Amino acid sequence: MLYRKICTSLAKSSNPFFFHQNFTNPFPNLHSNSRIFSPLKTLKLGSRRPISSTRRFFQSDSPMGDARRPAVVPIPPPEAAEPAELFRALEASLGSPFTSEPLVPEANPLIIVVSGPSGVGKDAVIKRLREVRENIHFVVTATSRPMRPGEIHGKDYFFVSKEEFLEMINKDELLEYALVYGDYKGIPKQQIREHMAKGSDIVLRVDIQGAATLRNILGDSAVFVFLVAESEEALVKRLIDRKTETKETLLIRIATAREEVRHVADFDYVVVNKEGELENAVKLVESIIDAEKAKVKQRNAVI
Ligand SMILES: Nc1ncnc2c1ncn2[C@@H]1O[C@H](COP(=O)(O)OP(=O)(O)OP(=O)(O)O)[C@@H](O)[C@H]1O
Repeated sequence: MLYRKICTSLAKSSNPFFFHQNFTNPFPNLHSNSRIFSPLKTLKLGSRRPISSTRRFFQSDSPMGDARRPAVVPIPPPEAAEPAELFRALEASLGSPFTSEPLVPEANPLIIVVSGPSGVGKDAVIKRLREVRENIHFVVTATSRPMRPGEIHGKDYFFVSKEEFLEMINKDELLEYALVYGDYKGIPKQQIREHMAKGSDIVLRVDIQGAATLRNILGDSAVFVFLVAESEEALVKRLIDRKTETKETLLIRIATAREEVRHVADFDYVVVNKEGELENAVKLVESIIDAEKAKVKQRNAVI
């Protein structure tokens, strides 16, 4: 099919090479059902931007007239020719230089929403992902909750007062916000815009409520990952071992977690963060990002 297209194209432009008596089919092994060409067919149908170099490559109706027509260039036999000589002969015969432009455009920056019940390991997974992955920005959430020991302002969260938080809401500076266990948490828009403009992927860490709100705002333009522990027992142990909760907040978090697991169906992916296997969970999140970047139909988030 493609071979026929090339021939038609060359014939249309009255390419003398096409009628040359020494003409050798430059693609002798290619037939209409050739698998080699299936990616091109897919790309024609897909939603990535058109491929300029490919289009130019096959363009035949030049407005330039005879001056642009390729000269008759004999193609040397591939088994005997110098690669550079063969390369140049193929270029000359097809009438335009082979460009080193990428055949497909860069993947769009991705927004990855990581959520899951309290204590499942969202912070732990994100902290590790930050260490192993480049070109990715972890949005620092603003919160009105007090700082925990070891936490750093501007790195773990932007710790602000309730009054400051309410002002951010009034100025429409937050993509999403919520009152969680008596404290405000919200995602600053500006940070996302700046880093997406630089081509970075964005990771948002939110609770289940936040993920539902973000799904309403972003729809399918972002990818939603649900983190779970392997069992309720493992989750409770993790929360107890963290030693950050009072008996009251422990009870609330565990009771809420029971409800939250039911929301898994609203997500795109689920990742099990097994006890002692944090590394595997991080690898799986990385694979999800890689697969999303390789999609022909890209997500396209606009904040
Ligand atoms: N795979 C794992 N194996 C063992 N411990 C883990 C694992 N993942 C996380 N943890 C530990 O479990 C505790 C809870 O994890 P983390 O604070 O990351 O959860 P979280 O989902 O961010 O919680 P919250 O929503 O309450 O902030 C932490 O002490 C963390 O070090």
